Amino acid sequence: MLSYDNAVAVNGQTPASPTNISGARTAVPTTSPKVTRVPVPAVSGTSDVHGQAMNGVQTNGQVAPVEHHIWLVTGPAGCGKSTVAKYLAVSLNLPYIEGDEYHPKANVEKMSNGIPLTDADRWDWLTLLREESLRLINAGHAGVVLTCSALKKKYRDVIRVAPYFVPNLHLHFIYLSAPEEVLLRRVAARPNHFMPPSMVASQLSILEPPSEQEVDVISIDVTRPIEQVEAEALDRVLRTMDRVRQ
Ligand SMILES: Nc1ncnc2c1ncn2[C@@H]1O[C@H](COP(=O)(O)OP(=O)(O)OP(=O)(O)O)[C@@H](O)[C@H]1O
Ligand SMILES: O=C(O)[C@H](O)[C@@H](O)[C@H](O)[C@H](O)CO
Repeated sequence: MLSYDNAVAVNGQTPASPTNISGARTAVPTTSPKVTRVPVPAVSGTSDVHGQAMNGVQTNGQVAPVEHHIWLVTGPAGCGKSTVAKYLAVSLNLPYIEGDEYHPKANVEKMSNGIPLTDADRWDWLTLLREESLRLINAGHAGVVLTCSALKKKYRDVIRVAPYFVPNLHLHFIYLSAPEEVLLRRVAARPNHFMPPSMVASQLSILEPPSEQEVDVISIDVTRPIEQVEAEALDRVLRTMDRVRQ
C-alpha cells in the first residue's frame, strides 16, 4: 500500500502528518547517504555556479520561470545507473542521490543473501527517495540526479507524485536497458558490492520495462561502451531541458 506517512516540506513549510506528530521515520539510510554535488563548471546555460536556479533574464527583458528537474536513472541491477548518474550529476552540476544508500539495513541484508525484495520492502524506500529529492530542491537546488531501480510501473508512480509538491518541477526517468547476459557479466565483475549475480534473474522477472504511454521516460540501450552511453544520456537530458524551457 502506498504510504504518505512522511511529510514533505513544501516551500519550506512541513505539513502536519502522523510523522510530524510522532516524530518517527519509517525508513532511514543504512549508511551515510550520498548526496554529493561536485564543484565543476556547469554545462552552459543549465545552472549557475551554485547549481541553483536555471532562470535568467531573457533577451526580451522578462525573467524566465525557474524549471526544476528530477533525473531518475533507472533499470535493473548492473545496468549502469550509478555510473551514468554520477556522470550526469557532474556534467549538470547537480546533487546526486544514490538510491542504494537509502535502503534500510534489512533490505540490504536480504539482497546480500540472495533474497529478492518484495513490494512491501520497497514502499518506504521509494517514498524516502521522493522526499529526499524534494528536500534538496526545496533547499535551493535546481534539480537532482537520483538512482533507483524502479522496476515496476507502480514504483515509478510513487516518484511521479513529486511534481505535485513544487511548482515547475519536472520528473524524467532515464531507463537503461540491457539483456540478461550483459547485466550478469557486469554484476559478476563488480568488486565489493552487496548484490550477488544470482539476483539478476529475479530483477528481470519482475521488471516492467516502461511502456510508450510512460512519456516521461528516456530509454537508452546500454550495451554500448560507457562513453557512448554517457554522451547519449547527457544529450537527451539537455534536449529535454530545452524542450521544457520553450
Ligand atoms: N556501458 C557500460 N559498459 C561497460 N561497463 C559498464 C557500463 N556501464 C556500467 N558498467 C560497469 O558495470 C558495473 C555496474 O555498473 P553500475 O554499478 O553503475 O550499475 P548499477 O545499475 O548502479 O548497479 P546496481 O543497481 O546493482 O548498484 C560497474 O562495474 C560499471 O563500471
Ligand atoms: O529494487 C530492488 O530490487 C533494489 O533496488 C535493487 O535493484 C538493488 O538495490 C540494486 O540493483 C543494487 O544492486
